[in-house]
Amino acid sequence: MGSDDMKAAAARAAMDHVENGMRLGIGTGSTAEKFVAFLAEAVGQGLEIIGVPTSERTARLCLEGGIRLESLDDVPELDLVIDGADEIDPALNLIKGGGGALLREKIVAHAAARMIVIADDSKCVEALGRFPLPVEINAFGAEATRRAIEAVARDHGASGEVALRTASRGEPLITDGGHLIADASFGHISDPQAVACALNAIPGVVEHGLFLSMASRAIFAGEAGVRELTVP
Ligand SMILES: O=C(CO)[C@H](O)[C@H](O)COP(=O)(O)O
Repeated sequence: MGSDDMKAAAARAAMDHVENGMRLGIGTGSTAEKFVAFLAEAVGQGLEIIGVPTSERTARLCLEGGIRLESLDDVPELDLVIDGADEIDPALNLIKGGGGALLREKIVAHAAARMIVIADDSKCVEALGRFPLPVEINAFGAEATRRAIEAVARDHGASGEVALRTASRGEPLITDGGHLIADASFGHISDPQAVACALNAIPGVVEHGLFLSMASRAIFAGEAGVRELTVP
């Protein structure tokens, strides 16, 4: 089974947790997009849900699929959010933001009673940090903020650099919220809570991609099939 099939298998399994009448947060990324396709199919067959998307791209795909959307301002409490992740540790702490949508993803996840993360097996790690940690930053003073993140990373044993993310033609990537993304290569984050606190203390940091104690269930798909993990 290729990675695309695994993502689709995890997304399909997540549909078992979607119930009629739910207010549903809908994630961003290639795995979440597979979920959107299954959700659109179910809506076409009569499922009624209200969706709150975590990015403009997801919103577009949902609308194309006939999924009813509302803004989080109109539906501020959600029953469930289903989203992908870049890394998932055994306690279901996550690194997210590889798709540049971490701010809206975190706001939506925080507004949801439950978060289910869907992924192929490659996202499963013993400790977070191999995937560079995305940090959404304000454009004002971006270099100063980048250096401040670099100092945090160094204090926490980072092995690599902190780089501003660029888009396809080399210009800085701008998020849906109008911010920049700095990717911090830690290599291994031994104390995610301490890193989260240190990043939150930097004024130019809008939000970071550590989602700690937010997911209550992970659905992984791999060669051996689909397995579900809940928080220990
Ligand atoms: O956090 C995200 C977007 O900001 C994505 O969920 C994460 O990057 C995983 O993406 P994919 O499913 O394409 O591997």
